[in-house]
Amino acid sequence: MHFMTALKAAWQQRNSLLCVGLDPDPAKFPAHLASRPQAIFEFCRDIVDATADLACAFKPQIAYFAARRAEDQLEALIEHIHTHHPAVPVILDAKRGDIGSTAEQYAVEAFERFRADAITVNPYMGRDSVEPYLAYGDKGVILLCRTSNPGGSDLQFLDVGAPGRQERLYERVARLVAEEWNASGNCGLVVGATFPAEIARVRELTGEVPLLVPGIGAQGGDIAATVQAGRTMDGCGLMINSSRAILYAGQGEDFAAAARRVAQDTRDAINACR
Ligand SMILES: O=c1ccn([C@@H]2O[C@H](COP(=O)(O)O)[C@@H](O)[C@H]2O)c(=O)[nH]1
Repeated sequence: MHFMTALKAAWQQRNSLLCVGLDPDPAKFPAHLASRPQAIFEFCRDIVDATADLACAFKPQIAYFAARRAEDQLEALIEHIHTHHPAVPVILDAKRGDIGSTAEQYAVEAFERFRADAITVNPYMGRDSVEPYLAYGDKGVILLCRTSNPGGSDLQFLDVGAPGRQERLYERVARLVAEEWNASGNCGLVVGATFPAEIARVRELTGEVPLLVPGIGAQGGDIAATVQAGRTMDGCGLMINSSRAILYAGQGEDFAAAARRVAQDTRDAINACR
């Protein structure tokens, strides 16, 4: 199924704009999991099973798996999601960016090895570096636009407009994606919840393009401001990500139930503003 079809169905059927981020850090795991050889998989699986009915997407961040030589556990996790929660699309947060020939390999890794439904990509090497992902027309390609970190302004806020016509770099990315790169309707953009004014500007520039919005929860972004700035006319258009605030809500054997409570509160807080 096309990523956008799956995402729209998940928004509707689950009545949720919440993306549950999967950033497994063993140092923060409950004690009973610590010595288990598949702890990363088991931790994420329990979070996934506890929150799947509340989520419009799951977003595993590949660095947390690769850092611990746990790519096999990432493969198993995505397989688990597809088998047990097939209505929830998986966004592989890899932020890839390289020349076309290398990007082809990254695309195979994301879509064929890991079987992700979508991937995050860094657009700053230009169109040819993004084309290998776009060639998978049914997969989502979610491009960094205005990231949630403070240093995002160093480059993304530079004025790259013609003389007398200010255009920030993130605005150029949003416009390029909406007007030129999204021919198959499979593009999205990353815009941080920590910058609601820029979410509104990206929404203005891109019409209905879905926005992946990290930065609520641990990074302190404002949910109401995010939703008001980024929702589309039908009250959708957003995948609002929270990772640490959900994953580490509890430290005991009931960690998944604690994660569910925070996920539910977050989903409800988002819905209250739609
Ligand atoms: O601009 C960006 C792009 C990606 N991220 C990723 O989202 C999560 C956020 O985790 P929290 O624990 O909810 O802060 C993490 O995987 C980042 O790599 C981002 O934060 N900002």
